[in-house]
Amino acid sequence: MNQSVLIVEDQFIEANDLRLMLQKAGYRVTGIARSVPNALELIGQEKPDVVLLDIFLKGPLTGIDLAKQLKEDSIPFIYLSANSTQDVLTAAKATQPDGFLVKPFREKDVLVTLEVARYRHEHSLEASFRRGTQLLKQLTKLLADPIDWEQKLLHAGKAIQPFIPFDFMSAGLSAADATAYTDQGYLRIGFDEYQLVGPTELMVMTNLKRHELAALQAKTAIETEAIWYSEIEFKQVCRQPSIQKLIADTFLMRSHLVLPLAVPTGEQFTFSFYSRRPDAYQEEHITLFGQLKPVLTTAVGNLLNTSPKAAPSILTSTSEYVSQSSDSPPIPTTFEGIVGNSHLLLTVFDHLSLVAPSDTSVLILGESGTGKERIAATIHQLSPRKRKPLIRVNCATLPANLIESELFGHEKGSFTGATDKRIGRFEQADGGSIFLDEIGEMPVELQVKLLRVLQEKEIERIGGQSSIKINVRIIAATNRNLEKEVAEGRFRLDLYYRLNVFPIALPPLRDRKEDIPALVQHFIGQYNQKTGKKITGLSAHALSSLLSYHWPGNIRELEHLIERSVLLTKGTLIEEVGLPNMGQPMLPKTSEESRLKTIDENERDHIIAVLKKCNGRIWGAGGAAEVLNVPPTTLNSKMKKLGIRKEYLDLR
Ligand SMILES: Nc1ncnc2c1ncn2[C@@H]1O[C@H](COP(=O)(O)OP(=O)(O)OP(=O)(O)O)[C@@H](O)[C@H]1O
Repeated sequence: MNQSVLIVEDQFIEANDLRLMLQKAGYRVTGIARSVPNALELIGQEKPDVVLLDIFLKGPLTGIDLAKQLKEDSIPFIYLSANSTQDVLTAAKATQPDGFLVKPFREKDVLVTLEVARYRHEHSLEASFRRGTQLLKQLTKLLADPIDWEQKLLHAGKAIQPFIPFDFMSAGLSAADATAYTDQGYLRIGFDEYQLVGPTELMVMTNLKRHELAALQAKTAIETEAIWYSEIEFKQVCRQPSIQKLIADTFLMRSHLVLPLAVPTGEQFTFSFYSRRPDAYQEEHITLFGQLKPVLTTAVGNLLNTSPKAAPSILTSTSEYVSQSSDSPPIPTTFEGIVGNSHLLLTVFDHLSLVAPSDTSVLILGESGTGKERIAATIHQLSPRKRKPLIRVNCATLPANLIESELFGHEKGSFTGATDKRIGRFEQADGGSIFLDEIGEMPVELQVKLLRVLQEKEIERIGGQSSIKINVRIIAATNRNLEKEVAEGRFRLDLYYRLNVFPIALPPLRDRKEDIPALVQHFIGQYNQKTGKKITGLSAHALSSLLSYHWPGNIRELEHLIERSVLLTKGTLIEEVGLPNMGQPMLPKTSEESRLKTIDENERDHIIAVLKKCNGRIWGAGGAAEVLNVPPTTLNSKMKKLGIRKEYLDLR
């Protein structure tokens, strides 16, 4: 059957052009709505397969208001927008559209976007269904096991974590006339490590007496329906004293999800989730909860008949309950070589453990030096493809004229210089994964070919007569803002949506400074081993300067700094760290400082000086590479190695 589309657009001519375009391509247009009420009426008459949605419409309501309803009804939608302000775009993005079309649009873009939206929607429905059944199996097994109920709740929480992320979970009976606070809480303190926060622990942590906690409990509204609060709404909730406010203030929680269960005894048992992220919860969590309700209801009914036993205050992992599919390696409780425990990194670990065992394409986003390559390697290692190759391609350093043959290969004689047949990187990665680093640098002409590989899972060698089927998982990474690249015409929208099926955003180091001490220890250990030194740590003064620095080069910059410091340190403690003085006037160096400069530091300073002279330009005539007499690609890698970023070169 033809796909049906509802057009929500108040400009008559544009709406009509769209209708003709869609009908010509074989779509069925269920109607044209000019306002939100008009659209809701048409949806009431016939639910369309997809909605094309303008942001500004007739009347006070906007497309963004309608989007919330469409999300609840699980109808995919694509925004049609003229150039909007950043605020509007941010609000639109928060509704998680299935596509974006920027006016004026070409017919081809409209059709491809519709096709991509359908694909994404089907995959996300399928994915959420898979998530539900997988979790259901785990919960059924673990809730039936003969362990005490605090452990059961803990294991249930651990199994739920990848699907419903939380930094604090509490669970317990809720009664309007409760005379005490009795919930069991679990504070996440590591990837697979939780601290039990029952009423007694909460009293100690908050300095409240039992009766004060009970008084707060009495003031806490009891939710009888599942509900989620993003940061702004949660702040409203926290205006009044309540247990939620106490937990939010004590553990710095910013969003909240409440999932109540009516248990067979006639009582209500509530699971409460809290996150330090402002936007951790959405409607899909409530949908997932709907799938889990029957098993949870029975299990909680049984739990309530079991007498509670004392639980240890720190409960660490036994990951036996978190079983994966038989082919994929079990998800570890720590991720080798990835150091850190901040809640932002724990979220990354959750995403990793969720996506690694599948074949889904992953897009890793993050500033330079945040660990994108390391995460890509981990995804491959944790996938059933781990015995096959992981092939890395850096799209920024391959010369534009070679990149196609590098990726797809060529036949002998297919172009001047093609003296032999060449197997491309995609073919080399067959059965394994390909890591397309710096995908934002891929030339636009090649992007369409990559899209074809993603869609049709086949490649064509240059000069080849036929297509070759390949089975490769794509992991891409970029430090660019791909949406901006799309808006400026440098990155194809259709490819962006295909790659962006499962984005993993790596936080910059300045947002997770609590990880710095562990990273420092890790790098000291690493460089002690390389140099045979026995450095034990940093002075308090050095650590405090690391904590107040803003880390433009992220973990790579920290790693290089520790490497240099280990080399320069004579004793067992690093007393001083030589941090660049960003944005401050350069003071003349003392003779002591110049004496201490390493070769790397000298090289770094020299490159920075040349880059400044060339106004940050690397390539072409008069560019830094020409002045330094090295190929631009070599300069790029040197800059990366030395932690030099063009954006931070104060070029004024
Ligand atoms: N969490 C971590 N723990 C320990 N080392 C890390 C971590 N993340 C990154 N590193 C190290 O930091 C360095 C930079 O990481 P990586 O090359 O993966 O960054 P990247 O984001 O891919 O950088 P670019 O965008 O410049 O290619 C590497 O030496 C890597 O091993």
